[in-house]
Amino acid sequence: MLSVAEALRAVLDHAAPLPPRRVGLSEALGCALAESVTADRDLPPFDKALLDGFAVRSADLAGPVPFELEVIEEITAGRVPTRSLGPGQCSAIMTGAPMPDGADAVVMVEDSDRRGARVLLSPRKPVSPDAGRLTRGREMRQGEGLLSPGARLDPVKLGLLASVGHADPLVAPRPVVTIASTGDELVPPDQVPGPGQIRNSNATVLEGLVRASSGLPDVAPIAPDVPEALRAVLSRGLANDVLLVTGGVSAGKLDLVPGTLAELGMTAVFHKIRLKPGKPLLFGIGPPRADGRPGTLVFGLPGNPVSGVVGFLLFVAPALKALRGLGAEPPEAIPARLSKPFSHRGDRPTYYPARLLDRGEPGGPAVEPLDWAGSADLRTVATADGFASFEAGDRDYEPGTPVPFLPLPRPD
Ligand SMILES: Nc1nc2c(c(=O)[nH]1)N[C@H]1C(S)=C(S)[C@@H](COP(=O)(O)OP(=O)(O)OC[C@H]3O[C@@H](n4cnc5c(N)ncnc54)[C@H](O)[C@@H]3O)O[C@H]1N2
Ligand code: MOO
Repeated sequence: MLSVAEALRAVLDHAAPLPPRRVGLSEALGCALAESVTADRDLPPFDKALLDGFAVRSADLAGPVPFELEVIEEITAGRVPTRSLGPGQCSAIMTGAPMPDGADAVVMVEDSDRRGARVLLSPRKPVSPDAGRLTRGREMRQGEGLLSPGARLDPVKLGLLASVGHADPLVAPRPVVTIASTGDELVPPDQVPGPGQIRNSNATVLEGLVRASSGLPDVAPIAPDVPEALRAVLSRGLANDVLLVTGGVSAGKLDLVPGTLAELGMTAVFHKIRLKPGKPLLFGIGPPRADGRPGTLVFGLPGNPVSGVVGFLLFVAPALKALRGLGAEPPEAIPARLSKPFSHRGDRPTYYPARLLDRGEPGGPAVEPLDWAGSADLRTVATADGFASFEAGDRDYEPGTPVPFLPLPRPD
């Protein structure tokens, strides 16, 4: 059986960034840019007023205040000035409007007293050239490099793209992730389970985790333990970038998932990891897709709800990040220390639901392992902040012992 680190390496070896694609700006938030972007023009494209007021020749404003000038034009944003300023002249101007020829500064309207075609200006301090104006190209010059491949598109960078007319950036797209739940015992959350049945909670958990990883979830209908139904749902997933199947991967009589995936052309990379919870996790690569995209990353997550969560955090989340061109790295664990004694028994490294008690302590936050009933107990995990990890082997831990902590995503 592989260790967690070996299994993660195998997953990341197969998780190359998705082929880049052009998307609209509203779809590109959080994506990695896959091209260089340059300025299509000078910005601002003209010397522009930064104040509502009067565009002046600063040389006219020497000596005692007030300065009386002739107002020759009114220039609003979006209009183009038609007259140049001569000595003793000014133009009324609004913020964002192009400065008229001859003007080199703006005096704010609050410092003025308009008298019909004339104005008295009483600036509070000497008016130097450039006061109240932004010169052409001050923000960027045409052809100047703005963003490089790999830049993560946050709201401000998207605004920058908008301002240079780059409305369909080439990005590593969000992976489409099919979530397939299997098992005769499952009914949807809005139904009352019959004898022997339970509600499908895994699909909801996984859908949220996919969204928290910026993937696009495609939730398939529950597949009963019938080969044809399972085949239909798994085929649907093999058309997408990632397929998460929950349930049916261990040794039970109706654990049909690995065989059906193999029939559909998936190549298994590993099945079973030294890990608790989540031992029977299956990982494989689907057949090449019709449009030339690489084969689907297939994760057969164990049906037990907490096994699916841990499998997602340890393997699926890093894979989604790698597909999005954001680096192939292990999930980030927080160094923490135990708040109380803890006994670990077992031959598999264990991820144990735990709560963070404080966050700012030297040596890392204190973590409290919870009273947990094992991989079927999702309720306890709902009160956890994440998972404290313990090595394989029987050991009694003292309070204060350092333990890595794997956080659950907390959407804002
Ligand atoms: N003989 C063995 N038995 C088991 C082994 C083993 O190695 N040998 N491994 C155990 C471990 S560890 C796990 S974890 C489970 C995983 O089993 P499967 O992936 O085959 O999952 P199922 O048997 O289908 O379901 C397990 C459990 O989870 C419930 N479940 C399934 N799907 C959902 C869902 N969508 N929402 C909520 N709950 C779900 C299901 O009803 C079962 O209770 O196998 C052990 N057995
Ligand atoms: O490894 Mo299983 O996931 O303990 O329940």
